Amino acid sequence: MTYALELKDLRKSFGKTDIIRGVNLAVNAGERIAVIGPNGAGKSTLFNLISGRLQPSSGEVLLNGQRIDGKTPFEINRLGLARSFQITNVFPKLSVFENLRCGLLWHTGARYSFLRFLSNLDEANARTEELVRQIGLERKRDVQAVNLTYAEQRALEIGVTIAGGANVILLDEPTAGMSKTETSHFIALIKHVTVGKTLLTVEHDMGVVFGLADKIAVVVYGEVIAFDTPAAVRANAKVQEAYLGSSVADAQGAGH
Ligand SMILES: Nc1ncnc2c1ncn2[C@@H]1O[C@H](COP(=O)(O)OP(=O)(O)OP(=O)(O)O)[C@@H](O)[C@H]1O
Repeated sequence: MTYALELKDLRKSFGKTDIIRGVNLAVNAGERIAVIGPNGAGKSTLFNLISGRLQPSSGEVLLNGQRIDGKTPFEINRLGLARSFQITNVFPKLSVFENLRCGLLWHTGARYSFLRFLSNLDEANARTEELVRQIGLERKRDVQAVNLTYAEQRALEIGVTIAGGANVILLDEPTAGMSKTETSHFIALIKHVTVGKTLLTVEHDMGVVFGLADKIAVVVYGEVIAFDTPAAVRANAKVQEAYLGSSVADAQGAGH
C-alpha cells in the first residue's frame, strides 16, 4: 500500500544533539493530521525534514511512495507537496486574484514558455476564479493583499499554497494570531479547501487540533509517542503524562 507520506526511522542531529530520534509515521491519502507536542519537541524540525529545508541525518521520507529525502524544497514542491510560508509567497502589491493566479501559473510551469502561457491562460483564469471562491474572498478579489485583514491574508496564503495542485499540504500553525471566531471560521475553510488532500499541521491550539484532525501525532523529545484518533490520543496515559500533563502544569504555572 502506498502512503501519501511516509517517514521511516527518520533521524536528525544538530552537532552531537539528537533532535529527531527515529520517527516512523505513515499517513494515508486524504487524512488530516495534527502534529502536537511540547515546545522544543522537534515539530518544526520534522516539517523542515519533510519539506526539504533540512536534510535528515538518516532515514527516509517518501511522498506518494517516492523517496524525497535529499531533494530540494523546490523539487519536493514539484512532486506534489506544498508548505505554507515557505514555498509560497503572497505579494503585497498584487490583488487576491493576481496572487492566486501567480501561484497557479508558477506551478504549471508557464514561466518556461510564453506560448504555453497564453494557451493556458483561459483555463488558469477559470481555475483562479474558483480558488477565489474556495477561500471565500470573492468580495476582495481585486484588493491588494496588503489591504486585507490578517485573517484574509492567511486565507490567501492557504489559497496560494493549494493553487499549484499539490496533494500533500503542510501548514504551520494556520490559526496563530486569530480570534476565536476567526479561528472557527478558518478551520471550516481549511477543511473545505483540503477535501481529498492530505494535510499535516503543526498546532498548539487544542481547539484547532480536535476540530480539524482525523489523527494526531504526538511528538515528545524527538519521538512520536502516539499516532491515533483524537479520542484515543486524549485517553492515552503516556500522552497525558508527557504532553497534556505538562500543558496543564504550564497553565497552572502561568496562573501564579
Ligand atoms: N538549526 C538548529 N541547530 C541547532 N539546534 C536546533 C536547530 N533547529 C532546532 N534546534 C533545536 O531542536 C529542538 C527542536 O526544535 P523545534 O523547533 O523543531 O521544536 P518545536 O517542537 O517545533 O518547538 P516549538 O513548539 O517551540 O516551535 C530545540 O531544542 C531546538 O533548539
